[in-house]
Amino acid sequence: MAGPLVIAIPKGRILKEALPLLARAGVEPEAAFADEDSRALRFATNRPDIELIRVRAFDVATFVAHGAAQIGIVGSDVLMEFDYSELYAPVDLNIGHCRVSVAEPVALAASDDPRSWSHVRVATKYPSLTARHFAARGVQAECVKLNGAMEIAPVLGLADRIVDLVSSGRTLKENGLVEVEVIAEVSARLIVNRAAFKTRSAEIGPIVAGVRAAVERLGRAA
Ligand SMILES: Nc1ncnc2c1ncn2[C@@H]1O[C@H](COP(=O)(O)OP(=O)(O)OP(=O)(O)O)[C@@H](O)[C@H]1O
Ligand SMILES: O=P(O)(O)OC[C@H]1O[C@H](OP(=O)(O)OP(=O)(O)O)[C@H](O)[C@@H]1O
Repeated sequence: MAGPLVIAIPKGRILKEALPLLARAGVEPEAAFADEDSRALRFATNRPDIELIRVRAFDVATFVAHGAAQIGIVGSDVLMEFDYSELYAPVDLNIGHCRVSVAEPVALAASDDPRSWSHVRVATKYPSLTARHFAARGVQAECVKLNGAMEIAPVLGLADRIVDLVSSGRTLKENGLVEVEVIAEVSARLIVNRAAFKTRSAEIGPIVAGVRAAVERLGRAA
């Protein structure tokens, strides 16, 4: 008998939007899950057959790809970066909307034409996605991997350009940067480990269907 199904949820901004969706799909975590002071990483739910883990956004994809969790919620930015063949992403959750873009200092952009680039040095949390994007355009990209605060890299001379998430554009603006190219639109997805989807379909299928129905109901109500 397999143990409980494990659903991996990212800490941070997607968490708040994801919980109402899960609740509408009939999965509600114990109170400690929403307590930011709690140091626990693994939580029971109202369903004895389902537990939740709270991990970093990038690690959600890794846990699910390796089958340590069977289901997860993750931004499509993370899926594009890892490109794991073990992951199936059956539901666009219509939350966590933003875009992954190339940005550069306002002064550089004034006289720059992205179509003329042959080589770029880019600070990013997404080196794989960035290299693929530029390779497809015939541009050689040298990536400097950072884990956050990419926006300060250009002014400090670490890289001329950045590839990062943009939503309102406020972070770019406050750091003297401007968006020059959109690489992809981003939203959060429900992901499932492909092998588990086959071997535990009786348990996973209804959860996927429940989340899909919750997204559709919320979309109609909006
Ligand atoms: N400004 C934004 N607007 C909307 N969605 C966003 C925004 N920034 C990030 N996201 C989405 O939320 C996900 C998690 O981002 P968040 O900033 O909460 O985590 P993080 O700080 O990158 O994670 P960690 O601290 O684990 O490295 C991203 O992968 C993306 O899909
Ligand atoms: O266009 P905006 O609305 O300003 O949003 C963009 C910012 O949001 C994300 O960072 P977040 O706030 O999640 O902080 P982080 O650096 O910890 O990822 C992203 O990395 C940008 O820095």
